[in-house]
Amino acid sequence: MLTINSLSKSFDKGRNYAIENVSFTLKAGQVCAIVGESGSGKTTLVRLIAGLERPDHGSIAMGDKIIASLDKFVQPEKRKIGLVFQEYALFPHLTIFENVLYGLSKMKDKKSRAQEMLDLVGLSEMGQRYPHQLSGGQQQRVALARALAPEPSLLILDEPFSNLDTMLRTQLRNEVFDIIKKTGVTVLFVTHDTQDALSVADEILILQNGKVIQKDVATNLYVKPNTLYVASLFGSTVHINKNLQNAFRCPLKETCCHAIRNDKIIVSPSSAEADCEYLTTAQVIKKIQLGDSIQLVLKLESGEQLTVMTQDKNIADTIYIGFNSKDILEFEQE
Ligand SMILES: Nc1ncnc2c1ncn2[C@@H]1O[C@H](COP(=O)(O)OP(=O)(O)OP(=O)(O)O)[C@@H](O)[C@H]1O
Repeated sequence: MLTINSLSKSFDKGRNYAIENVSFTLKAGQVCAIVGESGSGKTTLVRLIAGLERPDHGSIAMGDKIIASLDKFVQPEKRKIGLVFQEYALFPHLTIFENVLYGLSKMKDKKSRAQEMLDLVGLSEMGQRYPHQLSGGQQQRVALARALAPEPSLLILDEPFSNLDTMLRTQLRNEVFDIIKKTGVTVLFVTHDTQDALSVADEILILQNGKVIQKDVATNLYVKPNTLYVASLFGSTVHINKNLQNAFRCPLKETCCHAIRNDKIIVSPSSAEADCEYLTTAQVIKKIQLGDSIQLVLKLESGEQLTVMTQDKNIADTIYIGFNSKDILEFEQE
């Protein structure tokens, strides 16, 4: 449905690339989350797709039609793409109903379509109100109704829940995606929150420094992360650097980078009880009760500090920790 091919965009004549050689495809009806830290290029990528920026290289196609390339540029309003941003961007002087109606000029029965969209987002009774008379969550649902009204082929959501407090965020996110699933529209969902991405996306695309590091289903991102960065996005992870390899006496391939999930580190009161290939002693320097579990801050003989979790309430000051080779994650050197 969407095909991105070798897409690049620089804002400073090629010295730095906000998006660099990005390629991926998206199937119709899929929800793909775009995750990455601040400045990784998420917004630039979706602005290129929406037609709010022009690419320096590469192409974007929807179906078999090129919508952006070096010699082709389809105007944003002709792309059949709906947009919902962090700021709700409703017209303050128009009622909710008029806001949704806006952009439906060419549609027959546009009033009934606008009302249908307000029904869909659960705001049937609020059509005559103005944006300032609604809560943030309600305004974002209006923005969604407005984006969905012209029946877009692709819906782009760019950090739509960032302005809301945590409780409302989760509730609204679930409501919004329930609505989206009913429509079957294809979605690109920009978020810096991995929890958001894991909760609603079919696939997750990870951007780092403008490049796609991995695009995969959630389980693969956890089990087979491409890089240490991806591994640490989806679960607490310890980098097994040279010092840790020495401490655990586990020499690993020098050309690669290695890590272990914190939850794969085995904590044991004695060496006899620890069922693991690589083992060392550790001093407990801090115990923090976190609900049912205890977080231990440990210091190894080598001076390295590690944090692990345990359920064991009777932890001595010196313990054994270890892990098994099957649980080691290996990446190409970063
Ligand atoms: N209009 C612009 N002019 C100059 N530089 C820009 C422009 N837009 C983005 N950039 C730069 O491009 C890079 C990527 O920015 P972008 O906004 O796409 O990142 P992001 O991942 O969406 O970040 P955030 O999560 O903070 O919104 C950054 O270095 C940013 O400073």
